[in-house]
Amino acid sequence: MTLERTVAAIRPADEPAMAAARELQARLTKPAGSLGALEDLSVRLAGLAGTSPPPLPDPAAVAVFAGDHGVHAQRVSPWPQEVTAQMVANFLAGGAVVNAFARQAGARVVVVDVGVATPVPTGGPGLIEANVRRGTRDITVEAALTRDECRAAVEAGIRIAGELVEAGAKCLLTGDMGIANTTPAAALIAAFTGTDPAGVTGRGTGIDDAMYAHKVGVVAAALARHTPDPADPLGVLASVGGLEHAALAGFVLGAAAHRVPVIIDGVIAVSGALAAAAFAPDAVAAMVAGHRSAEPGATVALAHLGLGPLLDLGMRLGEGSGAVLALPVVAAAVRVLHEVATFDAAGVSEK
Ligand SMILES: Cc1cc2ncn([C@H]3O[C@H](COP(=O)(O)O)[C@@H](O)[C@H]3O)c2cc1C
Ligand SMILES: O=C(O)c1cccnc1
Repeated sequence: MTLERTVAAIRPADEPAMAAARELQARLTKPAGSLGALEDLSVRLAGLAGTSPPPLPDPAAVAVFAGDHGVHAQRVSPWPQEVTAQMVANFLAGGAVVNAFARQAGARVVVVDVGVATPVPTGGPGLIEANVRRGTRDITVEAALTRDECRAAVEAGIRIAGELVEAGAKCLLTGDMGIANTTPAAALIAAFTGTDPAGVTGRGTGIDDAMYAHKVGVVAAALARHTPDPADPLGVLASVGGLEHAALAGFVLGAAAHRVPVIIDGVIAVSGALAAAAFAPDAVAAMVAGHRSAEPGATVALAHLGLGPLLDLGMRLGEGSGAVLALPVVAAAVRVLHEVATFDAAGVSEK
């Protein structure tokens, strides 16, 4: 599906289904409101599905979008660029944190090469080849991507969401891998929320004070060079974003068009989610904030989207790790509506 057709397919949450879920929550054998954020989540998911109770988020699939970054040349990450491709191999071998968490939570992992610069293992199970170009251009010098390249990455994300839903997924989860990708994530969050670079730039994989100060300057320089217009999300992604950020935006839009929930991971994912919301404000109805990444930009972006994170564990990894950890919480929130007895049925007295 094209970007335009996908955006056109995204509809607001279904109010009658939300009302039905709220009314059911009130009749279940527990004090009203006692499940806190899980009650709100169950109502939102009913609104997304257009039915109460909404389907259980099972099976679930996490797509790890991998890409490289020209801005890596500006020394914004201590890690060599080839770690992106090496981690792709690690994901495919099942040896990364996201794989361990996915086995724990019962989610399938697919890995998408949307823009890795160095060779990745080909042909293995679980790898989706969608390489638009071998890494972006340096955003401090020129636009990361042409609009056509950017659209191709967004539409790859849309297509992969569609394929996973077609294969039966009832819940999608975002993952990312790309050395230096917290830099374009910060630039995207600054552009979409109008926040100063210093308020959205974090320490990524763990950088010292000198590299951090330099990184804030790099984000500021990219924004000053391109002056991205938040009303033109494709232009924002193309000028200061990245291939995995663009693909994640498309993945979120694809989930929303299919009315399937998408659990958002950390700062990379939420920067893509901001782009998705700029394309289609109603896409927010499909988003579940898995966790609050320790990266400051994640908190700024979640507030802009009006989403509260389910978990807050001080994590700052990416890969989809925080989204996968939140999956059992999402499943539990929905299971309540399916399985908890009403006061009437259980013969429990009301207050
Ligand atoms: C071994 C390793 C595994 C990772 N898994 C996720 N990331 C995370 O760190 C990178 C972003 O941080 P920065 O912008 O500071 O480079 C991304 O690849 C992200 O997914 C990793 C990073 C490393 C080094
Ligand atoms: O929040 C994230 O996704 C994140 C944070 C640090 C490094 N990589 C990813």
